[in-house]
Amino acid sequence: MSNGLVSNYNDDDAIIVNRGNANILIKYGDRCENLDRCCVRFKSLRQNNIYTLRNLRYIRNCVSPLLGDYLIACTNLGRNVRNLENILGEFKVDIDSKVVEVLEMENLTFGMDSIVTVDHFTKVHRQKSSIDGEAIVWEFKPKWMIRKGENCRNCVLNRFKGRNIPFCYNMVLEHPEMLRKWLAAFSMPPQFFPDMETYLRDSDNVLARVYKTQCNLADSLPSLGELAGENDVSGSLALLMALRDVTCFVRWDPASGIRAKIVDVDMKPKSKWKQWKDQQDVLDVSDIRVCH
Ligand SMILES: O=P(O)(O)O[C@@H]1[C@@H](OP(=O)(O)O)[C@H](OP(=O)(O)O)[C@H](O)[C@H](OP(=O)(O)O)[C@H]1OP(=O)(O)O
Ligand SMILES: Nc1ncnc2c1ncn2[C@@H]1O[C@H](COP(=O)(O)OP(=O)(O)OP(=O)(O)O)[C@@H](O)[C@H]1O
Repeated sequence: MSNGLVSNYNDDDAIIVNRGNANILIKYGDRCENLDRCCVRFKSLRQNNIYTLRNLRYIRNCVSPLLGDYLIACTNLGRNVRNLENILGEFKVDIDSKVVEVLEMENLTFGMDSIVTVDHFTKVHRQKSSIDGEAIVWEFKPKWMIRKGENCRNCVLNRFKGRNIPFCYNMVLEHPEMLRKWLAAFSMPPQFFPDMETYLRDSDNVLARVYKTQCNLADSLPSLGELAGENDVSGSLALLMALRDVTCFVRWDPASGIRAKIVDVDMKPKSKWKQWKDQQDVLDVSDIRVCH
């Protein structure tokens, strides 16, 4: 799928700037407008490459039609393995291919000069040095949409996982002014909040889009507690689970306004069905209730 090897970078240039459970984000030297997303999920580079290419097809065919321009654009490139072997070595990936298939994408925190972790789901990146006034990138994981009156899966799970987070993104979408309370301790620029409140009241803001897309899919699907095997995980259910685990980036910039993108829409393996079912069973028998 890549258009040939791209090898115009030096090995020393490649630097890891971020990582998740399965992927690393790499920049090259001082060029940080774009990042390479490289899969390190498997021990074999060849296997990681196969996964990356399958995942890209999945994102283009299944996810992109639902999220449109909100989905971050990515281009497949085949990097010469010599440029990345030190980094792959750190992740104990066996070098069994000459090429590393990566997804090149825009660096959504480009130009930011500091970062605050608000809690497990929320980070604030800041650019104090901007001549037009401070710019902000608000990064968050919306997690599961719940309907009004339902027990909030996000809040209940937070209690189970020992996270003391008094807010969730269902609350923020319903009452955008909650964001002020959530971020109260972080000395945000005063204009950030009224602008975000206006943005979040717009019916097609990024958070509304994620939740609306989840809602449309969830309508016709069984509960996770009813799963009895991989065959019960339909394509739509796997897609719904992917959308329940995405990350959003909202850039607020006095010079250019508000712009939002969604990342991490990876294909969820059907083999996770047992984990999903077990978690759902635990929630179903618990007497913790959090309704907004
Ligand atoms: O089930 P959840 O809600 O605990 O979600 C898992 C996430 O937990 P968190 O949102 O942090 O509470 C979890 O995030 P963390 O590793 O806890 O940061 C993963 O995103 C996991 O997906 P995967 O196994 O990496 O594909 C996520 O698993 P999936 O359920 O999305 O497959
Ligand atoms: N385009 C981007 N620009 C800036 N930062 C990014 C970008 N894409 C991802 N990140 C950051 O890198 C982190 C890890 O990336 P990503 O979520 O793609 O990895 P992952 O292995 O799929 O994560 P997870 O453990 O959630 O499955 C993200 O949580 C986010 O903070």
